[in-house]
Amino acid sequence: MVTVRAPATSANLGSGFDVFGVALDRPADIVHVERADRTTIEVTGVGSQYIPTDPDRNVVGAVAEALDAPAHIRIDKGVRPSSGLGSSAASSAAAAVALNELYDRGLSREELVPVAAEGEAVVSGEAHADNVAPALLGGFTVATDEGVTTVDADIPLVACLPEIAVSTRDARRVVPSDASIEDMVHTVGRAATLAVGMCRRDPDLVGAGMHDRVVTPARAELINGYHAVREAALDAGASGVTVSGAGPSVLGVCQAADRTRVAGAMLEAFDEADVAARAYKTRVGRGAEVFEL
Ligand SMILES: Nc1ncnc2c1ncn2[C@@H]1O[C@H](COP(=O)(O)OP(=O)(O)OP(=O)(O)O)[C@@H](O)[C@H]1O
Ligand SMILES: N[C@@H](CCO)C(=O)O
Repeated sequence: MVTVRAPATSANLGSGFDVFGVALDRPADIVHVERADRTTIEVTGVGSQYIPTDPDRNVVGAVAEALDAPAHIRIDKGVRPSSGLGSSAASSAAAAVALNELYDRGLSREELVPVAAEGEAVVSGEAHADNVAPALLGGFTVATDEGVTTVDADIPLVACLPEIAVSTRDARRVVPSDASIEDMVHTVGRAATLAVGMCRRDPDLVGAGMHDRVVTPARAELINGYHAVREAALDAGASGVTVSGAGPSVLGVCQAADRTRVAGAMLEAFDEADVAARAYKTRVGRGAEVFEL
């Protein structure tokens, strides 16, 4: 048996739609795999009642198929599905690493990115790699058609998860199909600022680079309380706030000493909007880890 822990992730970071991602140091999924003649799946943990065990509908089924690695796969969910915290990617990445070990396929973490992205195609219709890349490699990742670039960033974060479900498939439908040249210039500037901030480990620069005028405003409408939560986090000291992944989680970046205050302000603002929520005080973390062979 092989057991792998793969972390939650936050994709987009505002200005880096479908490109930027970070691994969070918590929460995480744990996946156990054992060789079998055909793939079977068992799911326990947070939100497991909403996750199919049919290999054609669970992301890990697509990963097993892509690696030609049938197995009994047991998923212990720590990342709530439809959270915007890369729940499906955590399972896909953990399964990819575990099955690669179990069947001695010899693929590198970079080579496993397109394999794990096959899982994302099952749930959102597109094999975007911005969540699976950090879940596999850790740190801050830039996923493009040319491959993945990683930065071993160390940035404090608060991820606030409201009790609202937003599916990635639905959130992709509201993304505008075009953008003005002014919006493009704005986005490039912010994305470049964010990338420099990650390299310099500077939360202020990262926060300044998280702003986006195209995708985030459309998706904010799917999250009851988003605008108040954003304002509250900024007032409490966050340097940037945006929708995490496809939402509904809201991601804030701040100095480590401000995390508790920022988390409290976000929770209070969701509460005032009558939305129950929980906050993870976290930071950019490591990628998937094999912890039992
Ligand atoms: N192993 C799995 N883990 C989580 N969700 C799964 C899994 N397999 C299939 N799903 C389905 O995928 C959907 C959740 O994926 P979705 O991409 O919408 O959310 P997310 O991964 O939390 O979000 P995001 O990618 O925006 O961070 C749910 O419909 C769920 O049933
Ligand atoms: N980049 C993806 C991440 C969510 O899976 C999106 O925002 O739709």
